[in-house]
Amino acid sequence: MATGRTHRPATRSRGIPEATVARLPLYLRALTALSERSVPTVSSEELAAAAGVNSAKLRKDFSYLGSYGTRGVGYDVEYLVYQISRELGLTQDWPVVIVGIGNLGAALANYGGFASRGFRVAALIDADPAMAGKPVAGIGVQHTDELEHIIESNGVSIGVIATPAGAAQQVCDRLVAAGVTSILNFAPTVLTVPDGVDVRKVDLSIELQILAFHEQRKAGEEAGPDGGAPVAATRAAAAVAGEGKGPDGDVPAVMPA
Ligand SMILES: NC(=O)c1ccc[n+]([C@@H]2O[C@H](COP(=O)([O-])OP(=O)(O)OC[C@H]3O[C@@H](n4cnc5c(N)ncnc54)[C@H](O)[C@@H]3O)[C@@H](O)[C@H]2O)c1
Repeated sequence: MATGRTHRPATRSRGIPEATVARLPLYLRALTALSERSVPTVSSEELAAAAGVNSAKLRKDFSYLGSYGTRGVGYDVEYLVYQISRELGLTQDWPVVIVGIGNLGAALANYGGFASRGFRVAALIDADPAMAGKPVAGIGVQHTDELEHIIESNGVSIGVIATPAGAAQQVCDRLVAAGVTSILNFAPTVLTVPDGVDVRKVDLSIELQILAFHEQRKAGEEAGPDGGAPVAATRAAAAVAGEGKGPDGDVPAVMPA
């Protein structure tokens, strides 16, 4: 048994580094916005700025996809959307189950962004018998007794856990035993999973704690080292050093478990 994905390899199949894979959704989000505005082509600099990534890194990332753009023209937006979607496995439909339909689970079920990105909410599962049959986001909640049957009959490989922390490991074990191989965990606990199962953890309170750290540091800069150092100079130095909201400052809220 392995805890989380600490043993994760640095590269995936076809030699695309994990760091590149982690940036592909950022490019896709920026490209989708361009596509919606019917922008036909984009330069690496424009796209890098829109994605919050350094342009040399972007070109290197795209070279792994075999996409080099055309000199003086840039990248074809629609083709790149297709290429990245295909690389991320988004050109196929992914049925997803959400387990734990409380405040968070219901909010996730109601989030329209999953379907538009190829993730179909196939079922909502909760342990509370009083919830069974109740519609949430137009889908009837099913009892956990049905979990294995739901996973198998829908061919579900991705499960979302939004239960209290104390129930998350047991839910995870049942999902995995039923055939789920990827888990998005919102419960504030570290899950133990067998090799071959990917876990991603979302913890907004950790993100807030990181922001609190930066706020504290900014407050320290305002005061200056001796209580009155020039703030602009300190900020400029930080910018040159690539700190703060630099090209890669947009750290996703999802992190390996
Ligand atoms: N990651 C984040 O940023 C974030 C943000 C908010 C909440 N959370 C976490 O998400 C979880 C849910 O929060 P909430 O506010 O929706 O709680 P909630 O109490 O409103 O909902 C929890 C639901 O889980 C169900 N449940 C309990 N045990 C279960 C089991 N064994 N199998 C299936 N369902 C079960 C309950 O019946 C309930 O409907 C908590 O662990 C919370 O800490 C995380």
